[in-house]
Amino acid sequence: MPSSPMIGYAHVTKSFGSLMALSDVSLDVAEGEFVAIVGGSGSGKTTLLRLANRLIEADGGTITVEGEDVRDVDPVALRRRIGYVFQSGGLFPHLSVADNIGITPRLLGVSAADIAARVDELLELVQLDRAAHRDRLPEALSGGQRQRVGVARALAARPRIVLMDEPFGALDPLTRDALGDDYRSLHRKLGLTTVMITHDMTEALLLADRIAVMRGGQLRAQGTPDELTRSGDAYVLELLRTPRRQADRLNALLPQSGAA
Ligand SMILES: Nc1ncnc2c1ncn2[C@@H]1O[C@H](COP(=O)(O)OP(=O)(O)OP(=O)(O)O)[C@@H](O)[C@H]1O
Repeated sequence: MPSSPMIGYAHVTKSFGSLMALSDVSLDVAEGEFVAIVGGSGSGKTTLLRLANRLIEADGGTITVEGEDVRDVDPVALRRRIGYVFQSGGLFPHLSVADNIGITPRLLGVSAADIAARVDELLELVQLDRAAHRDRLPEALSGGQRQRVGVARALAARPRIVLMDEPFGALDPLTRDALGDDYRSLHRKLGLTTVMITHDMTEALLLADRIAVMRGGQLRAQGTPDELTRSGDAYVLELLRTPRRQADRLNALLPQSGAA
């Protein structure tokens, strides 16, 4: 018998006033999976993500996390079990890197010495030099460094699930690529279950095991890249056409000998 999903959405609906933000969405995320949610602006991606940690409450349907109905779990306890990475890092500007990373362990009553050790461990994990970054304020970091701190903070309480809302969207392409690859390695190494929002189908194809495509509050398709290509949904096929076209053009433009 298959085990219950780490995150399960069953027939979930959510409205804001007269606007139907999510309509009958069902999606399972298995333990250890990396799922990307792809879709245009306003398609319901953030709403879907935030229902899992009760930053938003559903109107209908059921959401489970690690087999428990989220309505039966205290929202604060739930949020401490689930790491969350914000688009712009979401760091507290007046707190140092170390204090930003240590904030959840501190709320959980971990001792100062253990927090300091955990901060060092996390900085190493996200590949930031400890001595150089520990005491800086977020304003003294590059966008990529801020996102690395955001990932470290999300992992501080050793969650098994990480939710990421467009985490690498605002970065230059090289930094974005490096961070995506590094996060993917962390996901595997720590045995995490990750759900990441992105506008970018190419990023989703390169990083995720499975992709869920949202449009107008509906889940249009979900599956591996191969399954998506066979979905038959015109919007999904259009989203897949762009990365394919770009890959073909790049292959034609870049001489193979330059691919060092
Ligand atoms: N708190 C709210 N009050 C009213 N409407 C909301 C609220 N949150 C979201 N919405 C609306 O619900 C719809 C879905 O929003 P959501 O943020 O989930 O989309 P999204 O796909 O994440 O978009 P983006 O990529 O622009 O962040 C949008 O039309 C949005 O305006």
